[in-house]
Amino acid sequence: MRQIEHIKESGGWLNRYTHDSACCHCEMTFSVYLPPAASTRKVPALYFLSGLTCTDDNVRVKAGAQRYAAALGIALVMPDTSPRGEGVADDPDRYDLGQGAGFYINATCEPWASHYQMYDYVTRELPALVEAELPLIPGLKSITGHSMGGHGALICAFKNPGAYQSVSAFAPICNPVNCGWGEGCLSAYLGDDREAWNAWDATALVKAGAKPLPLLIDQGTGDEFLAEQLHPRALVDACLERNIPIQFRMQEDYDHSYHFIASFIGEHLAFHARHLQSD
Ligand SMILES: N[C@@H](CCC(=O)N[C@@H](CS)C(=O)NCC(=O)O)C(=O)O
Repeated sequence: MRQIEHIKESGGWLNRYTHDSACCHCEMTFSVYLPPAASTRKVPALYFLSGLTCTDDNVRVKAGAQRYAAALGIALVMPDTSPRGEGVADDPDRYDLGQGAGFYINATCEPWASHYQMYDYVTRELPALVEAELPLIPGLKSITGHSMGGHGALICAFKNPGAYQSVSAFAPICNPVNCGWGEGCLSAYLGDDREAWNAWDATALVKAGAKPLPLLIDQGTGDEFLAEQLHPRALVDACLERNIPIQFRMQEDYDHSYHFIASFIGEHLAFHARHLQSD
């Protein structure tokens, strides 16, 4: 991998890298924040999956996570939201399909399937790469995300029991098979067989027997996408039905933006830190 930025922040280093992805068959960009502790020992990692239209850059400039990660001795791994580049399929007229909207799934339909393998990328290729090249404790990781990235965090955790110590999400898309954003991407990337979509839906995964792990979700009541796209009630009901513990908090008046994320990112970092102790 190639380092393309190296910026000192809160005593640690905010680095940006590119590499040739074997999963996505294109050059991928990601950022990693290494806390001050990483200069003397290996540290655990928290992956942050971003939402529609984002790159790795939005969270690192808008969420204010680095100062908490510095204090807690946790690295932040911030991937892009899709494969990108000239040879990569896209729908330039839509912000919610194609580049910037990979949905953290493995596409099976062309023209998407040859590059849109974001699930394998964030759960396997990227962890193997950063754990080999950076001072990270192999296998000690948790995951969080926002909106489409909250959906991504939930499915990565539910589909990989034991791989993540904890999972959290900000305004996640909880039941993508039943909302416009999800239906648009899942039908394009996976085809019309709605049964196949359930393997990529947090609510369906819980209903199908996902194993519990520490789980925190924050959702703003003033979120402009809450009614149409996010459906947290479906996930909470599924968790209640299956006796899966979930800490679900409605946060009054907060919208869908990074102002909401910035308001609670410190609590999410502290939540994950409790589950990322190495001794
Ligand atoms: N209003 C947005 C809809 C997409 C959106 O709200 N994206 C969220 C994630 S779902 C985001 O994080 N946007 C980038 C940002 O706020 O920096 C647009 O049309 O671009």
